[in-house]
Amino acid sequence: MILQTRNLTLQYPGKLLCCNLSLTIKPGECWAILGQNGCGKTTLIHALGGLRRVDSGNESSVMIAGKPPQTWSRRELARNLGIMLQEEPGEFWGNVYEYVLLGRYPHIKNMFGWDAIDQDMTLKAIERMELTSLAHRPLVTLSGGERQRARIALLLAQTPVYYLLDEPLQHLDLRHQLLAMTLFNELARQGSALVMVLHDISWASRFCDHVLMLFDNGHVISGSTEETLNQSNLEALYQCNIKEVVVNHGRHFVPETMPGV
Ligand SMILES: Nc1ncnc2c1ncn2[C@@H]1O[C@H](COP(=O)(O)OP(=O)(O)OP(=O)(O)O)[C@@H](O)[C@H]1O
Repeated sequence: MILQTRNLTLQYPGKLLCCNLSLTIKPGECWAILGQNGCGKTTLIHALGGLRRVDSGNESSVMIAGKPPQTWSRRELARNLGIMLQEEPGEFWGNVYEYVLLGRYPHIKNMFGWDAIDQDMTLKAIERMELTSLAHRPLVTLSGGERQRARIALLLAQTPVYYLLDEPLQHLDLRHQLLAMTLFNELARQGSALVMVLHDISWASRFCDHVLMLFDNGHVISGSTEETLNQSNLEALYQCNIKEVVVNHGRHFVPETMPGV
């Protein structure tokens, strides 16, 4: 199963976000989408997930396993594609366990609802995100970071092939950023594909094997992390001076100075 874009162009009146983007994202890959605020990262995540119609002429420019996401049944799509948006539409009034259990909804096999496997996978996802002691707390009482971990746990319980994640590390402290990135890396090694919007380049450098850079004028650079993540591309992308620092064979990128300030 492959997620593909073919000549994908995204724009709002007066603003071109990307032009003729052709991408192939395969199971086992972990992609970082990088770029300045407002360059179109969220819009691209929406387009990849079928939340935004993108047709060029008679052809659809986003395909999952050869079919536009809009043509999948919602249940079948939810078994294969998990999406984390930056903001959640609406509030959930149940507890953390009930919230994470929603991830199993596309997998329900019979009219009696969730079975022991669904319940077990929910508990394991809660445990993996270190939320066991909060499982019976109303979701609305959780802190920002705890709630973000519950959102990751829901996706983990959903077990899709594709994960589209818009700023999955938002609100997380350093330990839980590491927990989340380690989990994402493990999911990719088990055959899932992950596409995530990140603002911290060091996580992209360490855990993602592919990078997509969205520039302000619709120009895009994509490819292996090894080839694309370098000082000159990043300085052009973020419009500031950046230094590369190597620690324990890992490449980190530190913002140094603002040109002209
Ligand atoms: N409905 C809309 N109508 C017009 N312009 C829009 C609309 N939605 C978004 N935009 C603009 O399109 C651009 C891309 O928005 P998008 O949310 O994809 O950016 P982003 O790269 O995710 O930004 P951030 O890093 O701040 O989250 C922004 O300049 C935004 O103001």
